[in-house]
Amino acid sequence: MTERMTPDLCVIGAGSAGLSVAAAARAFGASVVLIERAKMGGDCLNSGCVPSKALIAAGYRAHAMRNAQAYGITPEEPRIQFRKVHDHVQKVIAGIAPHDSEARFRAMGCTVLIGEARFTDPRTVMVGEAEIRARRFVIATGARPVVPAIPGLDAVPYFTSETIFDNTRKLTHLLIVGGGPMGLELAQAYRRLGSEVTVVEAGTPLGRTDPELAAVALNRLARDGVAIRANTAVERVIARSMGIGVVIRSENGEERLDVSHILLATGRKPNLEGLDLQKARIRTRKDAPDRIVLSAGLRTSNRRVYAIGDAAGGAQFTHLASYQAGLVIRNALFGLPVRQNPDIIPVATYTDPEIGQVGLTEPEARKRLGDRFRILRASFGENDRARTELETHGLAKLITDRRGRILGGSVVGPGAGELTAFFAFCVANKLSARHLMAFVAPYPTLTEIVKRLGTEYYREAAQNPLLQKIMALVRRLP
Ligand SMILES: Cc1cc2nc3c(=O)[nH]c(=O)nc-3n(C[C@H](O)[C@H](O)[C@H](O)COP(=O)(O)OP(=O)(O)OC[C@H]3O[C@@H](n4cnc5c(N)ncnc54)[C@H](O)[C@@H]3O)c2cc1C
Ligand SMILES: NC(=O)c1ccc[n+]([C@@H]2O[C@H](COP(=O)([O-])OP(=O)(O)OC[C@H]3O[C@@H](n4cnc5c(N)ncnc54)[C@H](O)[C@@H]3O)[C@@H](O)[C@H]2O)c1
Repeated sequence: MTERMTPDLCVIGAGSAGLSVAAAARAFGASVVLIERAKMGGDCLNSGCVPSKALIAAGYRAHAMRNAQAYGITPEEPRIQFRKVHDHVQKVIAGIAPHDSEARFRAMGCTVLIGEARFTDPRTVMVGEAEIRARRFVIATGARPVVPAIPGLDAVPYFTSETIFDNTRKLTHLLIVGGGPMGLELAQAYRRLGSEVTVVEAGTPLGRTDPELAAVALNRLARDGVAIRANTAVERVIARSMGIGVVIRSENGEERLDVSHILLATGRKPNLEGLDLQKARIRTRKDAPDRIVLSAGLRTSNRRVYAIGDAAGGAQFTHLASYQAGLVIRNALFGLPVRQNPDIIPVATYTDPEIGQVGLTEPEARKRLGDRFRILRASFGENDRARTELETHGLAKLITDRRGRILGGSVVGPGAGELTAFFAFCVANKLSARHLMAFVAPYPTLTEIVKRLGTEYYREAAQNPLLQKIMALVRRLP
């Protein structure tokens, strides 16, 4: 028998995006139906951020054992028990899972339905026998791995982000197709855990990163022994009784690789199939049918329906999903006008060294502002904490307008992700370089690099003729 529900909000998908909306809506007392077809917690918890960072942590420990010499400790080749590495990753997931669980969301007062949601008309979603006519709907269905059309790929086994964290064995030679954040984070982790790793990237590795910063991380990956083939296509894959043959092509011609396993890290596309969007009069883009047409306030062409997170078709980050959830809550529950501001969304890539960016990067500033901006730079080579850790490779860059307002911050080096949070705070609050001199950083911390950027700003300002005149006047005072 059909069960009818009429909540304030119906959220489709219980990943980072859906869970954030549902929890916030319940905190304000709105009634919520939350629908999930697979695992609560979605990609981030089960096959994205959490397992990848846990694997990176294991790789880091192995790397530290091999490279202890400089600290006066006899280095040792670690014995990698890959099943136990797998267990560590799964334990971390299991430890966080209760936070995203059905039980927790039911206890909050959400009605949680397990099943596949689809629209039947502009106001109605069905899940099995349940019919939900909500005041507002949120599509938070995430994305799934893109499988490129490589001849022969369908005849060999391959990993994607959805399966790689189930692996319990050391992989002899892992070919990673795609040199974006996923490909390179996992390349370094697998290399440090004892695999030979080759990354084949069709364009530029870390192509969305300021090249000056990317080069620092890519050099380290190369030093770790990750082979990165840029501007190279995978032409075809050949199934063999032992291993997999791979034909790649670059400007140097064709080459053959013998690998044991393949991981696809070639991007992710929104999960929209099966939602019956046309029945809800939700339009998708003509040039990109897997992209929903969205307003700056994340509304679809059906004003009752929003789309957020990876399903929204823009950048794919958990913190972006949470930010978008906040915007939807303000608009859907309080009727406030909202507009996404991409300039305040940070990006961090967890290679070693990490890379972080927020707001304008140097290449973007050149494109948008010509020469109407300033770059302040500081190197980790001048940071005492980085020196004590022997982690001096890296730099931070701050982009300001001519009056010192901070428009962007980029950093590669130890703790870059954490430092990017600091820059994100500055950009979101429209702070200027003078604010960097108005706080005291504990010594010795990596954050002191921020003070160094502030000093840079004033070093140039100190040459200002007016300031020099004032100093001359003050000198004459008794
Ligand atoms: C390897 C990897 C590492 C990553 N690392 C980071 C990182 O370090 N930092 C970061 O910010 N981001 C990272 N990301 C990206 C991040 O995981 C995603 O941006 C984030 O999880 C998106 O959340 P979401 O809620 O939009 O989608 P998801 O988490 O995918 O959730 C969508 C949910 O909707 C469900 N669903 C889909 N269709 C339906 C339907 N019709 N009915 C019911 N349920 C449905 C799905 O089962 C899923 O559970 C990483 C991604 C990968 C792959
Ligand atoms: N630290 C983080 O925040 C983090 C980490 C991992 C993943 N993610 C997110 O998850 C999503 C997926 O990550 P990703 O790295 O797979 O996606 P991506 O789109 O960032 O990178 C994919 C890369 O694969 C390359 N590529 C595509 N097809 C190819 C082919 N046939 N042969 C060779 N190269 C090919 C592209 O040129 C690109 O560089 C991204 O949106 C990313 O933002 C985030």
